[in-house]
Amino acid sequence: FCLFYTKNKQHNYPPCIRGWLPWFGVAFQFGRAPLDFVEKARAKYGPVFTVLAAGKRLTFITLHEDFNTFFTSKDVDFQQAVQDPVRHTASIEKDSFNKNHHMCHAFIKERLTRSNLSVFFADLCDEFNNQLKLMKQEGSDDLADIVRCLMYPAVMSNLLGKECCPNCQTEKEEFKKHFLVYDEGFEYGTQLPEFFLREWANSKTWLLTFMENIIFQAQKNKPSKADAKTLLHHLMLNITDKFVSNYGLLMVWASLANAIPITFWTLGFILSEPSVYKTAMQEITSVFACKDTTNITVTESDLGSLTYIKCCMLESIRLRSPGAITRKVVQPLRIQNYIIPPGDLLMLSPFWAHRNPKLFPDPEKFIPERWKHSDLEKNVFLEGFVAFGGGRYQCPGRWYALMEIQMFVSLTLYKYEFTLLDALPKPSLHHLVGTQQPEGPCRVHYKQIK
Ligand code: HEM
Repeated sequence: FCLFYTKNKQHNYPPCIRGWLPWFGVAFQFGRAPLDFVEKARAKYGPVFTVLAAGKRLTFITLHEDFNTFFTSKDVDFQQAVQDPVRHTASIEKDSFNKNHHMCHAFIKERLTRSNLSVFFADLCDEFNNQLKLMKQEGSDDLADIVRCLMYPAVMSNLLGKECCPNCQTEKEEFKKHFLVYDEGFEYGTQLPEFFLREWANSKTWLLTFMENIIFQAQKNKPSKADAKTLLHHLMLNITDKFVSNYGLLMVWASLANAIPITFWTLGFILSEPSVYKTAMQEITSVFACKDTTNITVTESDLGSLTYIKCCMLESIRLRSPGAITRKVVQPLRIQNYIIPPGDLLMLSPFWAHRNPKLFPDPEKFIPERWKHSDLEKNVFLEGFVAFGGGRYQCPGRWYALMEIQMFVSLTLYKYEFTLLDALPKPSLHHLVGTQQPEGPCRVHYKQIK
């Protein structure tokens, strides 16, 4: 790890890792394993440093004390940081995005706020029960794939409406195939022209057509009552330009891409430690005692009692958080003793922030008990936990995400007994965008509990 870098004393900019190639910078080394690169750069160049990659200046801040500036400073901007990636990945023009983004964020936040979750609760529980009924009584499969097959249709139906989710087996498989390609290539899609990403571009087109069709269906079945409207109906009410299905695609991506890998990790971490699995099962069986295994009605109070499962979920989120979140610097910004120039993309890595041993002792270890020190009832997270971002544009789906993951994990463990056939894979360090994907397969054997 020896890359050419410069110190610009005159302006007191942070050290800049620029490599030998003008413009291209260290794009190759950085792109190969960006999370690894960031941590090595921090160890070598200090807490604030700039990476020059493919014409972009990415300035990373790594000290907890600077995070508040990242989230709240008027000198940084969320929309300007994401408008190019949004244009590349969902073909939404800048003008449309600048006009609609704030309002989109606001209505998703309003629909998915904690006090409104009861609207989704019973239906989501039914959806999970119905999907779990389709699972064989006994078998072996990849755990990540099991989670996707059960959760994609359930969550889409719950958020977008019953007629809108992939229905028959072939459509479900098609959707899953294209969504996986789209999600896997999302980060490259934000930067490279589609010409270089043929398969990814095909899947994006398939998904956009799929969204156009479900919007057409939803238009025919518009309910009159406000509380019967799905997130998709609200999207259609709010977006009046030609990009409505493009926004729909982004909304679907945001709602599946982070929460579903975290559900996999939560199950994986629980199953990989016998004492954790035992404690989790004791809690689940005591809360669901006497409930029929085929159709369990989970209540909000049940989720409130499943505190150990909640701790396991939060600990999984901590360990597998998004690689980086970003803001564009719009005015010179002081961080530590440096000035970050306008135009830089300011980067914060939740993944590495959650490995700060001062805030999270023994940071690499899965320790659900550390969450007992947070006020779980009030959903106050531990200090330094930034998995959902922060400030004005913090993740608007976070309360829904916590509800769906906790509900799914509890129901699945209550209905099926699992044995890991592979060791739990490491996270792949290839992505900065979104929560971490497993590096390899993780097969499990499952058997229905009578
Ligand atoms: C564990 C699961 C999840 C994690 C870790 C997560 C994390 C994040 C993060 C870090 C951001 C960017 C925030 C920032 O830059 O400050 C974000 C944005 C967003 N998330 Fe989530 N998210 C999760 C689940 C969900 C779910 C389930 C939904 C929807 C149902 C959702 C909807 C969104 C949307 C729409 C945005 C974009 C907001 C905007 O453009 O203003 N997320 N999420």
